[in-house]
Amino acid sequence: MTTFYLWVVWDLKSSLFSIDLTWNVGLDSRISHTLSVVFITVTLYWIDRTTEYRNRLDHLWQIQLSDEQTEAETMLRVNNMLLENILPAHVVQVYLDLNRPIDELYYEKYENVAVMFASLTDYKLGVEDDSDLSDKFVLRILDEVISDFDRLLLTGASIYKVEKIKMADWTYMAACGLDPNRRESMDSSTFESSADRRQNSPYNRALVLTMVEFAAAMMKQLKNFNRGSFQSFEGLNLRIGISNGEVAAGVVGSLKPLYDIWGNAVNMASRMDSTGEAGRIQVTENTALLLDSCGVLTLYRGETFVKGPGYIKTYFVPLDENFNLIKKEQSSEYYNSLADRKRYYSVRDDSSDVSYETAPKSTQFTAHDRNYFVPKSTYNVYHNDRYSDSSDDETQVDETEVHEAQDDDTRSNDRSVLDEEVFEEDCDLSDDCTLSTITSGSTNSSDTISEPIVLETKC
Ligand SMILES: Nc1ncnc2c1ncn2[C@@H]1O[C@H](COP(=O)(O)OP(=O)(O)OP(=O)(O)O)[C@@H](O)[C@H]1O
Repeated sequence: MTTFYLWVVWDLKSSLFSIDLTWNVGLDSRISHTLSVVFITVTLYWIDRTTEYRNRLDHLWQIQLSDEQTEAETMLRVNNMLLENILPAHVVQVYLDLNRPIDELYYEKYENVAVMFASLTDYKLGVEDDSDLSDKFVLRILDEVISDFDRLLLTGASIYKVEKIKMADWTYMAACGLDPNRRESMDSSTFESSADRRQNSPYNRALVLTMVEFAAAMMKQLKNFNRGSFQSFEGLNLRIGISNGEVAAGVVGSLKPLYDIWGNAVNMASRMDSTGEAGRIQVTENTALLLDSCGVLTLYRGETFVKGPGYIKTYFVPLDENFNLIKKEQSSEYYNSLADRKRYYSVRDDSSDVSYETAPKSTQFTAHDRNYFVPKSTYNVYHNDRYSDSSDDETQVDETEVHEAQDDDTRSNDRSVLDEEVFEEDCDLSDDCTLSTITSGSTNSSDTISEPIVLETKC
């Protein structure tokens, strides 16, 4: 193009460039014009090359930047994931806040939290002579079981999250209600006093129910594990204790932070576990009363000695053969279905004239005509190849076996054992007296537990 233009300037239109004396002093105008054109061309070319170079550089920087951004996001996600594994999600957000002073203490106080201690029992895992192998074996079993329990934390339909606190030895500690943003819904019409409202609120009932549901799901999960396990160890069992009440929570340690909870509810949950029975969920009276308000059957165990407060009333939360909670009105059917019903303590259903006892209505709470209940576990119990040989038909719990094993448990501090022995002696339980007492209040067998009810709308 430039060459053509110069050809025009020098050959075709040379006369046009011969008369200008002003601009081209001492220089042939064609030469000066040519120089101008060449200069402009070179300048434009240089600008073009520079722009292209810059564009290319920008493009490369953008690629590099997006790679670095992706890497940073991945690292952030990994960091969050690691942090969330050791701290609850809402605490992680506090710790990720860069403006937060490093040495600031993190502390929370809750009016009501449901706390669970679940201890693995009956483990006879020392199958190897070599202690190293044995240790590895124990670790593998523990890892598999605890991983299965951890998976349960991610399932469940309740809006209230169950938070794993820690593993201590063979005990799994979890809590429900550790949410600083929680808001209690007030349906004050059903409560006589503000104390009642605080204790027996829908929110508190939902927390306790979620925790007990989680405990039941753990038991089901462990049963699946035991059945699917081809290892040469005798099946594991779970002994679960649950309580609820005021709890303080906080993070201890800055380099290796640990979120932990303290308070009477925690101590009592631990005691409910340590004084409980393998294969059963033991709860304190206040927890039993909340469950009772939800329409869940609880069984009065008796007065159990607990270090500190002394003898206190404790309750078992029975489960059906599919590890679901049992409705209060289904109690008769439940007892009829038990192979060794004589082991269970006296039960009274308020809605009938039967002389057995569920968690008694305490003066502390107002009786409700409504029943709040989540009948079927919403926890997604994990099945994998290990459990592929499992079938629901095999899931029938051999209650007799379980309780025979439990008979061997040392429960020297439990006065109810004495009560039970007296009960058995008096009643000589092949006798039908208990059976007739129980069945006199039997409910319609077609009234089975069926549809899952969404927790937050019911409680
Ligand atoms: N945050 C926690 N983590 C683990 N266990 C806890 C926690 N808080 C309390 N416990 C357990 O609850 C139980 C009851 O605690 P409490 O303070 O009533 O008794 P204690 O006299 O310290 O107990 P003990 O001497 O029997 O261990 C204890 O065994 C304790 O280990």
